[in-house]
Amino acid sequence: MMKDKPPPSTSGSTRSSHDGSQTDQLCETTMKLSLQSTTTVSKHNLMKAQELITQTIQEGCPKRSPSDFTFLTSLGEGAYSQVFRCKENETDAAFAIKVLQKDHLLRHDKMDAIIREKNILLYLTQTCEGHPFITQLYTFFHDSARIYFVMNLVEAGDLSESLCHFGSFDSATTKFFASEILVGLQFLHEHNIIHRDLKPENVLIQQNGHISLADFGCAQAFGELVLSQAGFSDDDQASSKLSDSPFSTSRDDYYREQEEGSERRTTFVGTALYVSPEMLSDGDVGPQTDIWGLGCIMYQCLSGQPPFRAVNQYHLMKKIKNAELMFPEGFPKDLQELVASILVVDPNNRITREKLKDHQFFHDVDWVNILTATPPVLHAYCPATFGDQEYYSTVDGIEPGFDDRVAPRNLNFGNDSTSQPSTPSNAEAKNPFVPEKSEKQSSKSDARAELAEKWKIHNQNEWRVYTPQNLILKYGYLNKKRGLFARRRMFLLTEGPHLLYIDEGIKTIKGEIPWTPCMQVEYKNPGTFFIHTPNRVYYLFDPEKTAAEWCKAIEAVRKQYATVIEDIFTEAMRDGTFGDIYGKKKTRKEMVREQKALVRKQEQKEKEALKAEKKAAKKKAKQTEK
Ligand SMILES: Nc1ncnc2c1ncn2[C@@H]1O[C@H](COP(=O)(O)OP(=O)(O)OP(=O)(O)O)[C@@H](O)[C@H]1O
Repeated sequence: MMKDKPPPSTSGSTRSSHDGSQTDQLCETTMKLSLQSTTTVSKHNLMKAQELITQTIQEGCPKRSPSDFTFLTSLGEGAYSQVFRCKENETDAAFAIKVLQKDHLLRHDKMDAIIREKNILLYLTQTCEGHPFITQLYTFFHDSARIYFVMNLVEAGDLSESLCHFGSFDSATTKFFASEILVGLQFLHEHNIIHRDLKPENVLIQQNGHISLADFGCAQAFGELVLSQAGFSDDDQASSKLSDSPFSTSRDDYYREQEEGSERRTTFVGTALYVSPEMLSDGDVGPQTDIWGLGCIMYQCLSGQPPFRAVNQYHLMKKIKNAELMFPEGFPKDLQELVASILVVDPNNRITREKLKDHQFFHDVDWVNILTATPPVLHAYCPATFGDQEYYSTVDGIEPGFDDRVAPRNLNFGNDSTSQPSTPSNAEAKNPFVPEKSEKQSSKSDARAELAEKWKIHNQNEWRVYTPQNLILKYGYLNKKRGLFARRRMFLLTEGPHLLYIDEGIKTIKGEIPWTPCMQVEYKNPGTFFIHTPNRVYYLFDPEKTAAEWCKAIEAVRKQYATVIEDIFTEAMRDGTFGDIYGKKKTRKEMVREQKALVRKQEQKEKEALKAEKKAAKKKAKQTEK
C-alpha cells in the first residue's frame, strides 16, 4: 500500500472552490485546441494544458513522480493509454500505472475526458472510501509529456479474456459474476455515479477471483450528487446535468466518440455491442443504463456471444434500439425470462437492481458476506445443445499429453467396451496418414518412397491450396463450438506443425490452433474432444466419431515437433510477442510466411544434426585409424 495514502475524507470539500471552473476552463482550452490542427499541438497550448492539469490535482494525493516507481511489464493498452505493472521503489508495493501521452490526448481532444475520469476515480476512492469491487486510483501525477494514474493492480485478466478462453460459463459461474457486478453497481449508484460502459473488458478479475470494475472514461454523475463531497464547488452542482460537469461526458461527446470510433471499426463495435438503447436515442441515461450492460454480460456468459450482433453498425444499432433479442437453443429457459426482463428498451420498464437481487436466480447469494465469499474455480465448460449433453473439463490435474499412459484413462480402453472409440470410419479411411504409419520403422529408401507417396496423395487433396508448403496429415469436418453456438469447419492437421480450420463457405482459413508445449488434448467420447491452449479451450465435435484418432494424431505431431514448438514458444515469451503469435488471427499470407519459416528452421536443425553426426563419425573413424 502506498505509504502516505491520505485518510479517506469523511466530510465536506477537500478542494478549493475554484477547481471545478478550472476544469471547465481546461475543457474549453482543449475544445479550442481540437479546432486547430489535428496533427500538431503548439508548445504554448501544451503548457497551458499542463498548468491546468496541475491545478486539477486533488490536494491530499500522495505526491509522486515517475522516478518513485519501477515500470515492469505492460498490462494492456487502451485507445489513449498504456497500463504498466509497477513497483513503488520505497515500499516494494505493486501498482498498475496508466500512462497517457499529453500531446496525443490534446490532439484527439481527450484531455477533459481524462480529467473527468480521474475526478470520478478519486471521488470514489477517497471521498467514498472505495469498494473492493471497484478499481481504485491512489494518486495522479504528470511530467512534461505524460499523465500517470496510480491504481490498484488487478492481475488476473478480465472477463472478456475469460469468456474468450472458456467460451461460456454455467449458471453458477454466471451468477457469481452477475452478483458481484450488481454489488459493484450498487456502490456506484449509491454514490450517484453511473459507469455507462459496462462490458466484459471492463470487468477485471483480481488474483483472489473477485471482480474489479474498471475504465471510468465514460462514467458520469447523476441526480443529487453532493458535489462538494467530491471536492468540487457548489457552483458545479447546478451543472450536474452533465454537459459541463467535471464528472460528465455530454451525450454529444459520446456520439462524437462513437463517430470517431466508426473509423476504428473494432473499437466502435466493441463498445456498441453493449451500449443501451437510451444511449443511442436520447433517452433517460441513468443507473438503469448499467443494468442493461449487466444483462448483456449475463447473456454472453451463458451463451458465449453478446446478445446483439449484426453485419454492420447500422443494423446493430437498430437491433439494440428495438431490443431484438433471440435466445439460441440450449439457453436455460428460466434465465431467458430474467435476461429478457433486463434487456428492455425503456429503462423505466427494465427490471431494477433491487428487484434483480430479489430474483429467484440469486436466491442463494449471501449478499451480506459477498466480499468474503469464495469465488468459483473457472472451468472449461461446453453447454448442452444440438442433442449433445453438457461437458465439464476434467483436465485439471492431468498432465499434458495424450499417450499410452493417459489413453486408457481417457478412452476407457479396456474394461468398458461400450465406450471404446468407433472403428475407423469412412473419413478415417480417406485419411491415409494415421500416426502409426509415420512411426513405423523403415529403411531409408522405404522412407523416401513413403514420403513420395504422401506427397502424391497430398497433391490430389483439394484442401492442399491452404497448406502448399506442408503435407496434410489428417483432415476432416469438425463442429467447433463456442458456448451455445457451433460452426462446421474443415480442420487440417499438417506438418510444420499446423492445425488450421477453414470456412468452406467463404473459402478462407478462419484460424489456427496454436501449438505450445502446454497444449493438452482432452478426449471426452468418440464424437467429442477438447484442445486446451494457453489462451483458449477449443470444443470440437466430430460427426464421424473419430475423436480418438484426432487426439492421437495431434499428440503424435506435438511430440514429433516438440523442440520446434518449445523454441517458438520460448522465443515468443522472451520477445513479448506471445500475444501476437498466439492471440491474433493471422492472414493467409502471414500463415504461409510462418510455415515457410518453420520449414526452414526444421531443415536447418536437421542439417545441423546431420553435420554433427558426420563430424562425430569422422572423429570416431580417425580414432579407430589411430
Ligand atoms: N488496475 C489495473 N490493473 C491491471 N490491469 C489494468 C488495470 N487497469 C487497466 N488495466 C489493463 O490495461 C488495459 C487498458 O486499460 P485502460 O483503462 O487504459 O484502457 P481502456 O480505457 O479500457 O481502453 P479504451 O481506451 O479502449 O476504452 C485494460 O484493458 C486492462 O487490461
